[in-house]
Amino acid sequence: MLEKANLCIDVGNTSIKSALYDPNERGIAYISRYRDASELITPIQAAGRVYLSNVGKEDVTLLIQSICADNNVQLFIAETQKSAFGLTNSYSTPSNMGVDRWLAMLACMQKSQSKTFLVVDIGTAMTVDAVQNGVHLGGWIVPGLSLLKQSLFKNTQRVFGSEENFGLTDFGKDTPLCVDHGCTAQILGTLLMAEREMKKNVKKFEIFLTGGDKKLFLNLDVKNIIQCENLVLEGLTLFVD
Ligand SMILES: Nc1ncnc2c1ncn2[C@@H]1O[C@H](COP(=O)(O)OP(=O)(O)OP(=O)(O)O)[C@@H](O)[C@H]1O
Ligand SMILES: CC(C)(CO)[C@@H](O)C(=O)NCCC(=O)O
Ligand SMILES: [K+]
Repeated sequence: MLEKANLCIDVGNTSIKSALYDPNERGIAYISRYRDASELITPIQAAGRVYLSNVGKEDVTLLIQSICADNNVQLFIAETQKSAFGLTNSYSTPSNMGVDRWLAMLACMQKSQSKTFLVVDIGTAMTVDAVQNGVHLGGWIVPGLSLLKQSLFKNTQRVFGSEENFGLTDFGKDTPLCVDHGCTAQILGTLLMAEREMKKNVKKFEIFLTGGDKKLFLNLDVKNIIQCENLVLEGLTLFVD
């Protein structure tokens, strides 16, 4: 009998990503991106089991629950835990931590030999989480690139620009370039500061980088950055049995 596929779904604040996962193959297959949860109906109908991470609207969970129920598809909804797979959370209320951060750390626990690393996820928000010997030291949450720019455009009279991003940090000579390059510098600067903060605790660590805007870091002169397509989806695969 042919096993039906495992569909992993990562619901963020801007978009939804999904991938099929076959435990007999290495890693996750091609990642699809959706704007609207209704686009999930067809892929869910074709799946045997669904594994969900949602930090976005609760409505999306409700919709996925009803699609799964209508089609007799089993659904697993991931939640942030106090500890799992050798990782210990630092939050006194673990459920307050976005499950995307937790899953990304769990994925890195599998990849890191020393279990000592930074994980940086750059999407709508940018998150940084520090782990030493499997213990979460804590993290940061800051606005992502698009939110940084929008907050400037919204709260000033004379600052303007576009959503377009060039991934550069040289000094700008007009308003849009001052905004774009400056906000890029703020994002890259967050990683540099995180590295500095981590070095107060540990000498050697990996930096795992994920999220839709990870290419911003392409030209950053930081060693041991490991780019990962989607650590949240990878973390979900740990729950596939
Ligand atoms: N194919 C794509 N379509 C849309 N945006 C993309 C694409 N590839 C990369 N991006 C970038 O990804 C960013 C969003 O990142 P991501 O998908 O990680 O965010 P998200 O859906 O809000 O997830 P999260 O809430 O987990 O951060 C956008 O700002 C955009 O620049
Ligand atoms: C910070 C985001 C938005 C990043 O996707 C998500 O992880 C989230 O909603 N977190 C809740 C707050 C927290 O993690 O402490
Ligand atoms: K994110």
